[in-house]
Order: sequence, then structure tokens, then C-alpha cells
Amino acid sequence: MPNSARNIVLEHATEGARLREEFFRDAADQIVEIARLMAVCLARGGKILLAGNGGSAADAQHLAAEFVNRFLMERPPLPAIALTTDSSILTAVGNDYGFDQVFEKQVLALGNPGDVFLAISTSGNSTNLVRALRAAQEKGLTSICLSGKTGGEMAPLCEHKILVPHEHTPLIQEIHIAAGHLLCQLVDYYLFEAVVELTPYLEED
Ligand SMILES: O=C(CO)[C@@H](O)[C@H](O)[C@H](O)[C@H](O)COP(=O)(O)O
Ligand SMILES: [Zn+2]
Repeated sequence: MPNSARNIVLEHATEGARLREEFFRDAADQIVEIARLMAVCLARGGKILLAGNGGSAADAQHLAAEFVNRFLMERPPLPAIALTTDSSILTAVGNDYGFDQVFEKQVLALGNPGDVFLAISTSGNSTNLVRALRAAQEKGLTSICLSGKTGGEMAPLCEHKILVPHEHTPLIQEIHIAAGHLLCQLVDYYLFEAVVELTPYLEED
């Protein structure tokens, strides 16, 4: 018995390491591109909205905190809001309209054209995120999804996608937070270390 429990640990570690290597090799350019567009959004005075359910709600909050506080370097606070944290908003909307609208109403209330909405879902099929992505489209936000496999119902609603090619929710989530950390690091890189690289993108419409 102790051996089979140990095998669960080792199989998770082996498969996680294999997936991580494959994912970052394939998605590196896309992560850089998405970080650059987030940096452009922030440099133009926009903000980043994030949302997810369960473990992905924790990821949304974790990443918002990195932006607002700091990540690896000392720099000014950056505007980011996790839409998962205000229990009065979540219970009022959930109670009066249903859980499917808890993120949609916040995107409609807080989102401005040019802001970024980052939706995090392993299945891509959480209705509250699908509805929030439609609201983001309506309000002119740039939508990004962190998802698994095909990105599910969210995929066609996202302008930019980071998809982890796996079936296992915890492994997808573990890659999501690693990709999220890299987005934080690269946003800081573009805004505070490599402004020259960002300048041509700032001049675009
Ligand atoms: O953390 C986990 C599983 O590792 C769970 O809390 C998980 O996030 C929840 O079941 C979510 O509701 C799943 O939603 P989604 O990723 O499919 O959008
Ligand atoms: Zn979990």
C-alpha cells in the first residue's frame, strides 16, 4: 500500500514535468505576445480584470495581487481586479439573478474599452465565464483565456488563448499558475525594463 500511494506522487510528478516541458516549448511565443498586449493595455491606462471558479478563482486572486502589490521587482502598483472576491456583489448577483451572471455584471460595471479580461477555466465551459466573455466583447475589452485542451465554449469568445493540452484538472491548474507568473514577470519586463521593445506597439491604434 505505501508503495502505491508513493506511485501516485511519482506519477503526478513525472506527468507534470512532461506536460510542463511540452507546454512551455509550444506556448512560449504566445505567452510573450499576450504579456506584451497586457503591458500595452496598462501603459495606456487600462486595467486587467480576472475571473475563475474554485482553484481558478484562487489563481485570479493570486495574479491580481502580484500586479497590485509587486512581483519580482520593485515598481509602482499596477491596476488589476479579481472579480471573485467581493462577497456582497457575488451574493447579491447570485441571489437575484443567478450564479451565471456573477462575473458578467462586474465586467459590464467595471470594464472599459481597452481593458483586458483574463478568464481562467480548465474546462472552458463555466457559464459564468462564457457570459462574462460575451460582456467583455460587448464592452470592447480584450479577452484572454487560460484553459485546457480545446478551451471549450470559451475558446471562440477569446481573442487570445493559452491552452494546456491535458485532461487532468489539477495538472492544467498547475500549468495555469506557472503561465500566470510568467505573464506577471513579462509585463514588468516590458513596462520597466524593455520599454524600447514595447514602443512600436504603443504607437499602434
Ligand atoms: O481546484 C479545483 C480542482 O483542482 C476545483 O475547485 C475546480 O477549480 C472547480 O471544480 C471549478 O468549478 C472547475 O471549473 P472550471 O475550471 O471547469 O471552469
Ligand atoms: Zn484544486
